[in-house]
Amino acid sequence: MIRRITERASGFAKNIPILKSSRFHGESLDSSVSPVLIPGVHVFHCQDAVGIVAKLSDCIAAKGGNILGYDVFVPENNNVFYSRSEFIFDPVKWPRSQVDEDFQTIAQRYGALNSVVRVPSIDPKYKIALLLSKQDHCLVEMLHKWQDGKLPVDITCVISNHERASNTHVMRFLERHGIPYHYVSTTKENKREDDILELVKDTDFLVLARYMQILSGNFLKGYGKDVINIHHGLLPSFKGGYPAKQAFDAGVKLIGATSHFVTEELDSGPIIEQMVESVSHRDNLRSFVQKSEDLEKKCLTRAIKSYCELRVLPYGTNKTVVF
Ligand SMILES: Nc1nc2c(c(=O)[nH]1)N[C@@H](CN(C=O)c1ccc(C(=O)N[C@@H](CCC(=O)O)C(=O)O)cc1)CN2
Repeated sequence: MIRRITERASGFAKNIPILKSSRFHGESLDSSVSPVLIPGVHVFHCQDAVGIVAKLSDCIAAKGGNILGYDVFVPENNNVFYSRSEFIFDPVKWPRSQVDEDFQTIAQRYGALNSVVRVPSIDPKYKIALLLSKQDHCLVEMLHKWQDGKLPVDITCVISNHERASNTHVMRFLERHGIPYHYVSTTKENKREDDILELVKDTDFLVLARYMQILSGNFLKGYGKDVINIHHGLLPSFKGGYPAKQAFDAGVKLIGATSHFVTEELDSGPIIEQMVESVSHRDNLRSFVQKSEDLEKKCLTRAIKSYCELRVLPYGTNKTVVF
């Protein structure tokens, strides 16, 4: 079950810069007159009905907001409605708390399963913790994207069941940015899940970046929010450990990486993002592994960005809608 994260979060709508001021044709260029318009995103998921789009767009227009993008999905033979809108609005005319209230009124009218608003320039960023084991190529990629401002998150800590020397690139980076590194040693008998839960209790979601410990159902229930994993294989093929070797031994011509929500069953949660690359008889296990690692880094950061931008919604029992 994918749990929706709370309204308080940020991310920013893809391709819409934070507008210093956006003027419509004919408006005065005097900044004391033109309102400062800021971007917002709203996602909605409810039982299908006639008039939902009209109600949602009226909600935005009635407060002077302007819709810049609108995605709708109504699957055939399945009486559900999904939408994601990107809009700009004047927070003086439409205060942030009122935005939530106005969309909540519509959500109540339609018994919505999801109705989440994000205003990236106002809302606090998502708080996330990153979990990894020995390999840190996914962590390094995420840290670099975060440093470049391409991952709209606050990294509260990094947790690993492997120790790292203080003079490594990763540890120096974390120290420079004030991100705590917690070494939580695990054994087959003791996965230290209570300690991890304590460390992550104030986060909005978790990212497993090559964390090689299977999380228990109790952990997932205890955490109660979304956990996103990256698997360096093209699920549902090659679940479990060493998927690149499994793929090599199987003689595949396509390898891939899969980012998915973590459920109690290993590598079986709803898929968020997949990336593939061709391989051939000229590849060996080493090139399979290298190509898989390159794919998984990109796949994970793309999945996290989509999630932060409210593009990922639960669909059915084990699928997602990704706008
Ligand atoms: N409940 C879940 N936990 C985890 C998932 C998941 O989908 N559901 N994904 C894994 C990541 N993973 C593949 O992507 C994976 C992790 C661990 C193993 C595995 O066989 N682990 C062994 C221990 C291996 C070791 O200690 O080096 C085990 O737990 O017995 C396979 C795949 C993260 N957790």
